[in-house]
Amino acid sequence: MKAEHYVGGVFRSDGPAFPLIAPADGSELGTVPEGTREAVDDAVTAARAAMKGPWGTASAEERAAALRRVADGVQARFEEFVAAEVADTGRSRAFAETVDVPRAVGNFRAYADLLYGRPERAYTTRVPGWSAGTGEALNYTVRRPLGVVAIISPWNLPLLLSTWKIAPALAAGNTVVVKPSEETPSTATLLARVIDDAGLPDGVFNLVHGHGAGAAGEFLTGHPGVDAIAFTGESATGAAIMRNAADHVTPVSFELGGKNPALVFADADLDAAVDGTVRSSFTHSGQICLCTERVYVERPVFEEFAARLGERARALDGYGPMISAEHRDKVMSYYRLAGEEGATVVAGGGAPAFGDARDGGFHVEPTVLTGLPETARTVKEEIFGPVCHVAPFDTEDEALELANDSPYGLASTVWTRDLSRAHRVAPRVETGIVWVNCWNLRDLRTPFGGVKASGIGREGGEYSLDFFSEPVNVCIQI
Ligand SMILES: NC(=O)c1ccc[n+]([C@@H]2O[C@H](COP(=O)([O-])OP(=O)(O)OC[C@H]3O[C@@H](n4cnc5c(N)ncnc54)[C@H](O)[C@@H]3O)[C@@H](O)[C@H]2O)c1
Ligand SMILES: N/C(=C\C=C\C=O)C(=O)O
Repeated sequence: MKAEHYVGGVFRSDGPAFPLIAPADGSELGTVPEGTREAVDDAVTAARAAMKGPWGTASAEERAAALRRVADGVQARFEEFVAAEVADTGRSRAFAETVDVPRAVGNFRAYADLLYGRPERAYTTRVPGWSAGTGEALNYTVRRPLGVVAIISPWNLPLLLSTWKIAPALAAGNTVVVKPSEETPSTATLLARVIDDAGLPDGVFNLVHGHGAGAAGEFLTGHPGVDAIAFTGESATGAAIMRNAADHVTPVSFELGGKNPALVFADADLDAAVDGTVRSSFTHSGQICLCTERVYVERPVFEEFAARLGERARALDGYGPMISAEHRDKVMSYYRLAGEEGATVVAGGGAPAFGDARDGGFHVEPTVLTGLPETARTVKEEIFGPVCHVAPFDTEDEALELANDSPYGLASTVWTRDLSRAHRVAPRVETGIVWVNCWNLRDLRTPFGGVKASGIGREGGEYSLDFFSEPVNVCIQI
């Protein structure tokens, strides 16, 4: 897979090339062009020009039809997208086939459907005495696209998360410059080919590869020609982007880090809670922002739950690697830190020795810890690997206090059979998303996003279309 930029409808590879490494076995997959400041400037210029072209005056139906052509194009190259995502991330084919690529198709289709026949919001007003003028007025609100949107996406769900922003940004009538993670450039390049074949006007979709700080990512977010930034990544990166964009007062939509809690009450279906927490802690080896890293269990079932979770973690096989040697080393440093902070290791805590090619990759063991104080760094800091810490609680209020004592607030799970408790507790968990007796069940129309250091704004359905457009009130004196 050859990663290429795509600027103004032209594929190009200018810029020093850097190697693309396979997380599964450490082999070199190919090279990636490092986007220069000039390439970024060319992309923003092409995107601005496209806003002045046919795309800038396209109807909602025409934009919806374009999104459907892209969805069909991804579907038609399904296997290529699966192979590219598996190669770049080291994840299982099953995950790419059932999550990554279907969600990319779904993202484009969801926003095409949302656009169709979308009513503009209108109000009629009897002008009250305190307004200038008299008589009646008709007020209606139209939505105008923001213009050129910078989209920066992470390596953990490369295609899913980039299209989660690309689709609504285009649906709302914007043009985009996308900078995917330097770790996972392949599906973004494939998407450019699909969009090129789908006949979107040149400059509507632009792709520039490269690193972030001091490189393509930073050139893009500090570019004066960018009208909005939609970013997904670490909270610290979000802060850096905010600083870089501050001089231009660029609006931002941020999906950032997390340290997601699970609350398991004694009345829960324990089989379901264990199964659900195995999924929420170890899916994609914990490299999903929604993954659980803190589990709080009501004391009567704490010992049983921790033992069963540890047993399941030990039994996991076929799990994927960390995205890079650097990230593997980061996760392993937290495994060591947990020991230094006094953790009891119920399962895992090290790196596996498979005795095959995987030993050249970046695997770590699925890990379950107990016994740490809430002040431990292992309990407070995002690790972003297959690891969770399990601790007991005695009352509902204590459970909420433990769950909410975090600088993050992205997602949480609550396991209980008590309907009243579910409705009482869920709204009090300080996260943007609360799943009850489930995890990562997604309706793309719902608000998705985090509070505190986990993000700014919400994406999903109308929430995305609202961020990617400006409401304009038109008031006509009758
Ligand atoms: N909330 C969510 O929906 C969500 C989803 C996925 C991942 N994440 C978070 O993302 C992180 C893992 O992803 P990551 O390691 O790729 O994150 P990261 O912040 O290191 O990088 C994300 C993207 O930002 C770019 N970037 C880095 N520094 C930049 C800068 N100074 N200016 C502009 N761009 C810059 C990178 O090149 C990459 O494309 C975790 O913290 C995870 O929680 C959050
Ligand atoms: N944004 C979404 C998932 C984010 C996962 C984070 O790693 C989604 O499901 O829409």
